[in-house]
Amino acid sequence: MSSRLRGLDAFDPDGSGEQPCETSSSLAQQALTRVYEQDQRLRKNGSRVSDQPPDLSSKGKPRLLLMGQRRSGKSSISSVVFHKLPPSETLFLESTARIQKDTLPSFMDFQVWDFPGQIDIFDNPTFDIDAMFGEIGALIWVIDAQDDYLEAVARLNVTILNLQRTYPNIKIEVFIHKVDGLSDDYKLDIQRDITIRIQDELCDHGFENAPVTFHLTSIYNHSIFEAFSKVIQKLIPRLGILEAMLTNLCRTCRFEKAYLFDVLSKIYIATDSEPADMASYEICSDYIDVIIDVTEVYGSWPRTQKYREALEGPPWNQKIEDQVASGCAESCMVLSDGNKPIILREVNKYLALVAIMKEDSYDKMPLVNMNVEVVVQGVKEFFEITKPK
Ligand SMILES: Nc1nc2c(ncn2[C@@H]2O[C@H](COP(=O)(O)OP(=O)(O)OP(=O)(O)O)[C@@H](O)[C@H]2O)c(=O)[nH]1
Repeated sequence: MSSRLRGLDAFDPDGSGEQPCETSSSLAQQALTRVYEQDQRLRKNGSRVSDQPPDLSSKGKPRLLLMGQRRSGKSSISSVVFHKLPPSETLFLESTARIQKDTLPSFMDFQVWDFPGQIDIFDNPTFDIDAMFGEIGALIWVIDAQDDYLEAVARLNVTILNLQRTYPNIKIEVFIHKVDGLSDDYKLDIQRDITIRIQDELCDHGFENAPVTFHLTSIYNHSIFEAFSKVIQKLIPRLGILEAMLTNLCRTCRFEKAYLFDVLSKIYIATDSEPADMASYEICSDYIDVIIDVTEVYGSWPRTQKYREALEGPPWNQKIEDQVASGCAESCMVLSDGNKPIILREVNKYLALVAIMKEDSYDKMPLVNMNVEVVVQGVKEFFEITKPK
């Protein structure tokens, strides 16, 4: 995507002359550098801070393992989320015969491994379990909610018990999948039933606090992206700092909601502290699609001299550079219901900041743009500082 939003002025809603975002970003940067140095020292001394995500840096890229019964929807999930396959075309996907390893160019460079449903890794001595789970980011177990799930739950229980003994820190994410077409009550009943069956089994074996999380998903709506967002967020070290930056931005610029998106997959990797709702996520994620589509059609065409003259002539009578906030491209759209503009700003080639603004904020666009710019620089520094060395 080549769309960019860049601002030059600062939004000061109180008229106090302060620029809270700039201050908070630099404070955040100092705090981040400090904790990073602290971590480095602790690692040198052979100890680790207990609540940290696993060290994803040294040996390779974090891995997401997709496992579950045959036809539960693993390849469909991977194709829809990471390869933009339209959901209806997953009907034609063939059954996976061997492990599909997919390295995805993204802000985090993770890998997705899609396992064939019929493989039982613990029954098969040819699998090097240590190599497989040694560097894992998360194990995603897909259960088909439209099918009889008892066998899937039983296999999941065996897998968790096997892993808990050797790799107790592996995060297990259960996708109760294909919930489209099921009533809300039925979805919740299934989720409750599966949760109880798994937790009971784990308790019986003495694992009361195993890190197992449940998500209701479908490729036919945004729930699958939402679930992946939550999975990926657990792999980001110091996520709280990113969230604090976005929360500050929302407060300063009176945004309703702000998301930091991985543009290719449309997974959001951070959001502000207001509760995330599906509707705002859907609007922001669809907006990215609109921008990508428009950019693909018009993006690389420079303005002709004639068009430029028309834009710079009456009634504006100003150079284009003075009229827009960005030298490259800018993007802002006003939603017809409630007059809420959406703003999108590219952070780097993988990430974009998308925010829903409040009614009156459109008048203050140049000021908003500057605050957004400051946060974007902060996000860049965050990834620079926390990137595996
Ligand atoms: N209704 C519905 N169908 C889905 C969903 N996700 C996948 N499917 C369908 O489920 C079927 C099986 O999907 P696959 O992705 O091939 O399943 P798999 O788990 O990779 O299967 P194996 O490769 O055999 O292990 C396909 O027909 C998909 O269209 C979903 O969210 N809802």
